[in-house]
Amino acid sequence: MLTTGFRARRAGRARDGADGAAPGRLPEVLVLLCSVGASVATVAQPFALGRTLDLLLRDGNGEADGAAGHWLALSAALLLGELLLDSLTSLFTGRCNAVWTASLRSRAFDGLLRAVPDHARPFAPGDVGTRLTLNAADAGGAPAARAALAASMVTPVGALAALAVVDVWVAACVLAGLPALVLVLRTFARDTGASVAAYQNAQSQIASRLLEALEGAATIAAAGTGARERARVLAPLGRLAALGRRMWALHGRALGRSGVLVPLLTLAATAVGGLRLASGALSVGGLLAVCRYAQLTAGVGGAASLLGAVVRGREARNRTLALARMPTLVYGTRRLPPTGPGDLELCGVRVVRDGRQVLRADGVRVPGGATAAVVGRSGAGKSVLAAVAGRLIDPDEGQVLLDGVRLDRLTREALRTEVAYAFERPAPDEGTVAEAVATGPRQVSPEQVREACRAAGADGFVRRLPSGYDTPLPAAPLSGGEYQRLGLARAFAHAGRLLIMDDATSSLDTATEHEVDRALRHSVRPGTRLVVAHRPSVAARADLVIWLEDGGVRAVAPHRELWDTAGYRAVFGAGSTEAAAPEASTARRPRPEEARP
Ligand SMILES: Nc1ncnc2c1ncn2[C@@H]1O[C@H](COP(=O)(O)OP(=O)(O)OP(=O)(O)O)[C@@H](O)[C@H]1O
Repeated sequence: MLTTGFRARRAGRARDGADGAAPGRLPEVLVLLCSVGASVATVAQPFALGRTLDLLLRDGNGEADGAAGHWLALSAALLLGELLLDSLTSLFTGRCNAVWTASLRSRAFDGLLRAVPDHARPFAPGDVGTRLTLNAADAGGAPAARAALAASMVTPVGALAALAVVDVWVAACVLAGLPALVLVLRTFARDTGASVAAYQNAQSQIASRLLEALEGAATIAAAGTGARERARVLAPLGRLAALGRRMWALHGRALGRSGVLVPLLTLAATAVGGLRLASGALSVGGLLAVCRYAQLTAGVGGAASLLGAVVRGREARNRTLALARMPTLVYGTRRLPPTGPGDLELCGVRVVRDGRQVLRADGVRVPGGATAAVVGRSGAGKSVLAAVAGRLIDPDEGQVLLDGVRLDRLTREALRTEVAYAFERPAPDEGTVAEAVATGPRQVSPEQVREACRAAGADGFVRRLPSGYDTPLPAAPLSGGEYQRLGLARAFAHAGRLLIMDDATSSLDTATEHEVDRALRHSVRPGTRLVVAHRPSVAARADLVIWLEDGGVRAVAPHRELWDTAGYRAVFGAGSTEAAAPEASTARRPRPEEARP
């Protein structure tokens, strides 16, 4: 029963496009059918009205046979049909826009979350926000606009055909003027395309800068640089306004040109129709019909707005789906040996970014069960090494082995259950505190959640929250350090044979960090630890240190051996007195051959 309900919900979501599946052509086809139906009704009306008028005039001459009544009824039915179909078109257009927007947004969002982090890096948060909101909505409107545009061609083409049936000379006159109108539209579409792309880009820039300013609001307030920041955020506004004006000008020019051409065409058609009436080749009703048909044919110029929406939608779709098209990691089929200790080895690893080598690590080995601190100056490549070691990114060259198995050969499940990460800023969660800690690749019991929180030094403040572990995270007033400890607890609860902590204790005071370190050794699943460290005390407690310099491994050795090197001490600040005594560590030291410089 539950499964059926779930399937039904999935099917509903797929229909709505909310799960990223393309909604199919049905919504678009419905818009097209209703619009075409309305256009056909529009085209048929002048003919029916003209016929009605001629029959009524004939009836007035005493030749009544009831046919006028039928034609009058048909005219009324066509008018009502047009109104009804227009309403349905609006309804289906709204639905089509909604499902396409939801589908594009979901695809882009899923792609963003699945992407290799490095590839997502060039997209600033504000830019991502613009792509997922404004651009996705514009792109979602394109299919319905395209259908409406195709349907809008039915009226002029149908009117031209009807015109040819009623009077071929008037039709020829209108046909002669049409290329000018088509040229106006083509020019409009071409010029608008370039402006729209630049406009959407400028919107993104403003959003990105605004978000940066919000993130640094405290610094801006403290430095009193509000005015400067405001100018920086709004700098692209001038360009945005200029592009907006240009697009309005293009739109206005297209409307203006077609606004001149349409009356001229109608006038010419009426003049030719008048001559045809005078020569007896056309009836009064026929003249009424040709005037209306000439107007409808010239209505092709009115497609400029729809064409604008299609062009805008095309650019917006490219921008939105750029997020969905980012490369993702491809997983293998292998599993890890069940009882492996968590031996980690980096062989010939090289990572290149923007043509620059940002990490080179060859023959670096962390024995199973050991704790390795990764140290180095800012920008030395610590986070890159941490990302490569747990396969958040793949190296450009070389390979990383865990218990002798290449990480890129592992299944996704094997990788994510055996390698856990904790970062400086944990991912936000909407659920309760307990759910936030329990969420992950493993099934975690409430007791394990509490145990992980105790190990991370989070149990005390969590129990003081209004509803303890059941407090919704968004309603929990947590400091940066407390939030970080919850992130640690989550990593501890899901710790595999390798646990990587990248700046995950940066907001903790030294005493708490020490306690967390002790708990990590005794209360969390034993395994290999890779800890990005900035404090010498953390390096001193580790079994070995991987010292990075300018993207290369300078040495791999215990802290006490490296401390004699001035360059190593300089990493922690010259003259640092926080160099924890080597005996502070109670953990097993790696054998000399395990710590290869
Ligand atoms: N995706 C990327 N594109 C371009 N450069 C990158 C990318 N990832 C990392 N880098 C560069 O690689 C170098 C190392 O970055 P990394 O984040 O590993 O430094 P770090 O040692 O962790 O520094 P910090 O202690 O300041 O966090 C930096 O110069 C960084 O700019």
